[in-house]
Amino acid sequence: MSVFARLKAAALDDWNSYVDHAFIRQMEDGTLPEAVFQSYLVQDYLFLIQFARANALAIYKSRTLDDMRIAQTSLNVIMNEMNLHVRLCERWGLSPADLEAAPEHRATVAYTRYVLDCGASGDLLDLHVALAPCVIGYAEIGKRLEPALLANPDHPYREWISEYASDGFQEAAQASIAHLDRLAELSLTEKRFDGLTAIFAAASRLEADFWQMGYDIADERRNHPAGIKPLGA
Ligand SMILES: Cc1ncc(CO)c(N)n1
Repeated sequence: MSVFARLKAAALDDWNSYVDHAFIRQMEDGTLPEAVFQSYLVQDYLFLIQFARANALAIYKSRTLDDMRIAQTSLNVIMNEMNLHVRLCERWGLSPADLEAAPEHRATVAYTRYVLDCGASGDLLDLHVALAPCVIGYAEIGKRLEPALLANPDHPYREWISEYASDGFQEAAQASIAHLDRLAELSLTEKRFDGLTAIFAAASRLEADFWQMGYDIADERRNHPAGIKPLGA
């Protein structure tokens, strides 16, 4: 059993609150309100900027070139992934500069800074466990939602789903799973497993909160249209 499979089994409720969130179900059947998706996607751009930093931290925390290359590849995947956000946001009239200028929502701050702190205070295994729900979870979601594209040729979230179902993204997730096993061989003891599970569970819950944030921002904007909240706030 892979370390990832063990972590997932040990934190299954938290994991499911993330990959089986209402946001994902509504995305799958195409009923997710566009305002919710837009609010999410702007924050996700800000999230990816911080995740790029977390992968850069993984390079810094690496003692071997192999570990550095793995983190470098993840950094490239993130930089590529941001093209999706730029392309989709362009259609709403939002430039990359607009996105970068949007204020970070507290759910974005909570998740990204939590992961960065796991890396700052822990070792490379702690950091990769904190990063694991990100790539591996989105790959799982992409695969699960892919059949919905066949069922509906006009699926409103085709590009998003295709990105995460793509071979490139799936391979990145497989590489993360394999890398966790290699790191664990070197430094995972049974004593450490509970602590790693706590990190994995917390990151999974923060992912669930991230979907929820899309609804919360859209609600706030609807209820306070004249409010001072700028886009993405
Ligand atoms: C919040 C979040 N988690 C994971 C991914 C996948 O990279 C993403 N784009 N955003």
